[in-house]
Amino acid sequence: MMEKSGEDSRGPKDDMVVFSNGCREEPSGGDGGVSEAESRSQGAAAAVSPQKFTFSPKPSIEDIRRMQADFTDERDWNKFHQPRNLLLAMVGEVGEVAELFQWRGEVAEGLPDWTESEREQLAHELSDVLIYLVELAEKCRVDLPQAVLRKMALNRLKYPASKSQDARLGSAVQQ
Ligand SMILES: Nc1ccn([C@H]2C[C@H](O)[C@@H](COP(=O)(O)OP(=O)(O)OP(=O)(O)O)O2)c(=O)n1
Repeated sequence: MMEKSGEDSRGPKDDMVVFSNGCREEPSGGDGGVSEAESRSQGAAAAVSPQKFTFSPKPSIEDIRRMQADFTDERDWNKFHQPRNLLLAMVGEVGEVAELFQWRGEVAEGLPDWTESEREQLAHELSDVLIYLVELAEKCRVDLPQAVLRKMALNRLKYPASKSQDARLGSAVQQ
């Protein structure tokens, strides 16, 4: 469910759509921090969905780690939550996400053909995956937010944007 924003000037902009869970969709071309080059490289997706999507800032990954740690402590389930069990539980939940997409053929960005109930089911299953992933990282002593920063830096080095643009130009010349 979503509603149009009617908040004051410090709230979301008039043309921003605010979902009941607090996340926001902005019309593309706004000040969402995506460069022109990035927008161009996302051209295919933008053609499908004219709106950008952003997450709510809270809860943070550390908030999720703490909430799940409280949940397991309260039930005395830590004895079951060793790394291998968490990995298997996470993979099981990935399977449940896959089941939701199974036999549907290609699914368009934004899931326009899905019912509210199907979207909520997907939100549940993706959350299960994230919860187990965060706890797995904790139990393996991986500081996930910092690890993501390091990995993204490596990704940028391995796949320079300039090379990618050259490749696109090259294939355009060949056609
Ligand atoms: N031993 C457990 C069992 C559950 N959970 C938490 C983490 C997950 O977010 C969620 C998983 O619950 P279920 O195993 O009941 O899985 P589903 O909610 O997907 O239910 P179902 O498999 O029946 O669809 O509950 C947990 O931390 N440790």
